[in-house]
Amino acid sequence: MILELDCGNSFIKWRVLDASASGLVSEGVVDSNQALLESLRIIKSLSLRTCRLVSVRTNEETSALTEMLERAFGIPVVCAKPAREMSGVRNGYEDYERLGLDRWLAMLGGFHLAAGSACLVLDFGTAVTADFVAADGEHLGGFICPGMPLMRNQLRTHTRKIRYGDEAAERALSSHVPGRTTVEAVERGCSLMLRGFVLTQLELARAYWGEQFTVFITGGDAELVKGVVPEARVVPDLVFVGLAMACPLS
Ligand SMILES: Nc1ncnc2c1ncn2[C@@H]1O[C@H](COP(=O)(O)OP(=O)(O)OP(=O)(O)O)[C@@H](O)[C@H]1O
Ligand SMILES: CC(C)(CO)[C@@H](O)C(=O)NCCC(=O)O
Ligand SMILES: [K+]
Repeated sequence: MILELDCGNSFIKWRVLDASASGLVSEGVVDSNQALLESLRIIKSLSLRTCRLVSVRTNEETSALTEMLERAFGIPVVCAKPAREMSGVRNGYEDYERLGLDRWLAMLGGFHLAAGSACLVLDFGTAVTADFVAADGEHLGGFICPGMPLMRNQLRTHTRKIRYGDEAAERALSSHVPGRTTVEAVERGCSLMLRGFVLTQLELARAYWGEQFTVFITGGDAELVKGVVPEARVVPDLVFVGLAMACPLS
């Protein structure tokens, strides 16, 4: 079995694939290394052979995780590395090593799934990112802005009277009419900012490519925005698609 990890800033997304890397054995989202171990230990007849991961965390944090997994399961752990070019995609950053690896893998996955068409890749995690890949594989660059968790927490932290719980937040997002409570006003306001961001990215993609492009949406908050791009392909595991390409099993 193969363990795959996407280590973001807030959560670790994990999944276990069967030996042939074709079937899903189990998957989950955890908020710490310890929680990851606990989730894995309760899987019946787990027999890991290897692990591949992508991390946007510090080298120290990533090493701590890697060592923990090597110790706990006695398996090799392979980390995705930055590259100037891979699978037909050319990294567009001035300094290619600075581009977030989650963005890079999502682009590789998107370009592969789009079978050579231009792609707009949108990721809604702690941060929100947009990346543009032309039909010839050239990465034109992208955008980074705060995601839903950061926007709402900034409001909560920097105002005195914005306070509400997670359940109220979830209920508030059942509609986007102007809010009549604080929680509705904030949750709908931030959600509309994300939707506005998506529409702006679409305009830019149309300016580059007309209608000849594929939109990919991924990340934990993809559901919040998918309604504004009915034609988009919502691919929750897009980073994992790219991870398999960047770290093939030897
Ligand atoms: N099962 C889930 N577990 C945790 N968060 C989830 C889940 N489903 C949706 N979310 C939402 O997804 C968002 C986090 O997204 P995601 O897990 O893609 O990113 P991240 O790992 O926190 O950060 P990033 O990858 O941008 O560094 C949060 O706003 C959270 O509310
Ligand atoms: C932007 C995030 C936080 C999105 O997860 C990640 O890709 C990252 O830390 N990137 C490094 C900075 C950059 O991509 O320019
Ligand atoms: K991510």
